[in-house]
Amino acid sequence: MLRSTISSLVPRATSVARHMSNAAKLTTVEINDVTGIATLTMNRPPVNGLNLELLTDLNNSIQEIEDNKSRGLILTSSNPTIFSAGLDILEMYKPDKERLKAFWTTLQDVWLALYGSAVPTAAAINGHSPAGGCLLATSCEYRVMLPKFTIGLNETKLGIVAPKWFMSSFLSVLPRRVAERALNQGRMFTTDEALRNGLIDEVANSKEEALAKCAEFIGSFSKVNPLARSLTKQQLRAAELSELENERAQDLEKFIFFVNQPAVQKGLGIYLENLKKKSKN
Ligand SMILES: CCCCCCCCCC/C=C/CC(=O)SCCNC(=O)CCNC(=O)[C@H](O)C(C)(C)COP(=O)(O)OP(=O)(O)OC[C@H]1O[C@@H](n2cnc3c(N)ncnc32)[C@H](O)[C@@H]1OP(=O)(O)O
Repeated sequence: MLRSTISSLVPRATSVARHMSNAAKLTTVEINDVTGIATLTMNRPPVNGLNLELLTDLNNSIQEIEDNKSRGLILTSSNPTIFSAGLDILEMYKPDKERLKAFWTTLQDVWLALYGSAVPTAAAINGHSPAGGCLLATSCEYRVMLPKFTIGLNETKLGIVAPKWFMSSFLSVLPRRVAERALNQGRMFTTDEALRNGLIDEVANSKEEALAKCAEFIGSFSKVNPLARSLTKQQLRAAELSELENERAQDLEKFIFFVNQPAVQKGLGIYLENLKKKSKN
């Protein structure tokens, strides 16, 4: 059934021990022989925290799927309870200057590639999806989520500010007043609330069902000319994409300045400490 399983073992050297997950690739791409749809799975235990390595692998996998001429892309997670915990806070806490730059630049690349992808995209959200996890999900065209998890942009709760392009993805899905209130509150939506508000499109009772519903969405374009479809999507998304493309350097500068503020560092430190305390109880 699987045309190919791309899951190479690429050794990686990094000088910062805390960022080393392991030497293996942190994403896999499986292409269904029959449908031609690619499933891109994030696999960085324990919580799919988006660090530089996972972002790099995501970026390469998206590129690979575009180059393969796959019929569509489904983004999901190998973790049974977490889609992605969002950005790995360790990348921003007491950061190494050069690595911080590479980290943010790669996150920009991933968003541009996923939000602007020429192929139809869907997210099978099989677990919690805060902040950066929500960014990935809302960059896709369709979302199917499993019950009793949470999704949202909770940045204000961490004392940080979601950049404009995070908001663009959110606003492409939610009505403006719902998005504005949720962003200001740092609101995390339960699966039911997400469905009621339109943040997700469907609920599924298992990962398999979620993947099937995503495939069904992608299949709904089978009678549409692929070039016409992708040019239509790209035109609709062009303004947000160009905004970041034209302001990448300033966006990076703002991020670095903001993250290095003592108050932000203090807040991130406390948030991390609380996360660790919680995980020990
Ligand atoms: C004009 C202004 C311009 C502004 C420009 C600047 C903009 C800066 C913006 C930066 C944007 C950031 C977006 C983000 O994504 S920030 C990250 C937000 N993520 C979260 O808040 C999620 C936190 N995690 C959780 O809520 C839970 O972990 C979970 C995902 C619900 C899972 O819960 P579970 O109980 O299963 O697991 P644990 O909590 O026990 O966690 C297991 C271990 O993983 C560590 N962990 C969890 N999340 C993160 C994370 N995001 N980063 C790093 N580490 C994380 C946790 O501490 C546990 O570690 P331990 O086992 O070592 O104790």
